[in-house]
Amino acid sequence: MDIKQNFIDGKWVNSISNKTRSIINPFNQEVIAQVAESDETDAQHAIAAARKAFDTGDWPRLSTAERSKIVRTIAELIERDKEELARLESLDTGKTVEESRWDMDDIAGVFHYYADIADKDGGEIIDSPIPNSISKVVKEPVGVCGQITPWNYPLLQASWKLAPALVSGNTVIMKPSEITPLTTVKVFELIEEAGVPNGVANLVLGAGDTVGAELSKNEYVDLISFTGGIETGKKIMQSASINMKKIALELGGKNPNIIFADADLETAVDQALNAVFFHAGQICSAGTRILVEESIHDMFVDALVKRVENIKLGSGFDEATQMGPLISQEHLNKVIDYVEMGIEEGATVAAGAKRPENPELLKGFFYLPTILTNCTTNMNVVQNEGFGPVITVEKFNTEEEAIKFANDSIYGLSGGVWTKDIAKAERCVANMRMGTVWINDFNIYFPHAPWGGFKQSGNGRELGRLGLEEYQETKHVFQNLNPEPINWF
Ligand SMILES: NC(=O)c1ccc[n+]([C@@H]2O[C@H](COP(=O)([O-])OP(=O)(O)OC[C@H]3O[C@@H](n4cnc5c(N)ncnc54)[C@H](O)[C@@H]3O)[C@@H](O)[C@H]2O)c1
Ligand SMILES: C[N+](C)(C)CC=O
Repeated sequence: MDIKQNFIDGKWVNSISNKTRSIINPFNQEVIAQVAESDETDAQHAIAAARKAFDTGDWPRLSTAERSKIVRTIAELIERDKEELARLESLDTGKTVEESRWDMDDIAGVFHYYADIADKDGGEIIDSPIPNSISKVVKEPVGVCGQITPWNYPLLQASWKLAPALVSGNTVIMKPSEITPLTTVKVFELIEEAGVPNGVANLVLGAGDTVGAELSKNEYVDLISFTGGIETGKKIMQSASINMKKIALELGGKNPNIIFADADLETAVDQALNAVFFHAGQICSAGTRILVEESIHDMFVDALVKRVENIKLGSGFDEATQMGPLISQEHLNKVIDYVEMGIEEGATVAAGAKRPENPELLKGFFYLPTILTNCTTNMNVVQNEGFGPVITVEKFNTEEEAIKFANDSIYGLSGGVWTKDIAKAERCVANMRMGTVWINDFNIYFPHAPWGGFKQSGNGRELGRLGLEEYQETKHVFQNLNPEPINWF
């Protein structure tokens, strides 16, 4: 089996230690690849290459239009290789190939979007209060960017970082999750094919506490962009303070989905399932916290349970499959413990709460779609992110109560409101402390709109114009057109 290597300074190389890691298919635990297992020294080599490319190379000095052309080529190459990338993503993550195909369309769309918008903002002329002067604001790249991604949407999260960073003239070191690096490796082949100069885009494969920690603390890195869990985010924030790196953190969520009695209930039930069970609930913005108006609670739960029992689990490569496995044994154990905790706290199992018995699924890390009722806001199972196919259901009686419960969380990533009363929906939205709120929908994201969290769900934004600005410094340039001595001293 070939070893998937690091890409440093335009060359594919083994880790210096020559160590490798096996990548496991979560559907059957088979080894699907061997990848380089790098450490701090490999990261330092990549940082040195990125530093040199930024400080002395052409990339930051090209016109934005020239960089946009190359970024657009990356988008086109992703479109060309969409099917290969989608199948690789499913092999690595266990998600259905159909979901992976949607991801690949989104990913190509992100590269297209940033290629399209990057040269549309050439800065700003300020109306200077000082006579005979010119005052202007220009945007420049930040410098060397460390980028760290999670295992659940490996290439999608990488694209949200790579496309804006590259188009605005930065150089990067990408560290994908050590569990699911395969599509990121493939996209670095496409980055090479597109003609990105040596040292501009570097890839280092390895663990978080070695490669990731080095990127976070190294003084030659100017910005760190991280997507992952809160506890890791806190460590990165601390390390980044060493040289006052800019930081962008996209962290977890326990996202409320508020269902009022006057909602279109057939659609609300259907979408509440989509909001959670895509990718087995391993989505930062999964609507795993259902808040339902008491008058429709029993009917709503019954409708959910009936649908949940029919969800077809299986291989992501089987067209009939609706939900794949969890990512790893370690993560499966966490989800099992999370549900046990909920039951011990007094939640009632309305569906699932165990592994499937189908012998064909026993080798995979499967867990049944689960619904826990009789939950209350103070329970750990409601407050903590489970990151699995598990819904907790709470009741509310008034609009005020719904908002109060929804906001009672350390998280603030996303939420949804279902009602036909648009004034009520807007009142809720205005009071919900989350980076994204959907009205009569859930889990919608696209390149044009910003994505990010309030509270402990993170800081900074990805996607949209704000996602580009994360990778730009702002410089004020003042020019005196009539310099004369002041004669103060
Ligand atoms: N807000 C978002 O947009 C978003 C999107 C996807 C996932 N997430 C969150 O990601 C989490 C799941 O992903 P995960 O389990 O891969 O998260 P994680 O925090 O364990 O790991 C994320 C990445 O950080 C690296 N890492 C681990 N320790 C590190 C350290 N000390 N220093 C630097 N890097 C380190 C890992 O190797 C991995 O590449 C969930 O909480 C989920 O909500 C958030
Ligand atoms: C940001 N998103 C929704 C694509 C993936 C979160 O895990």
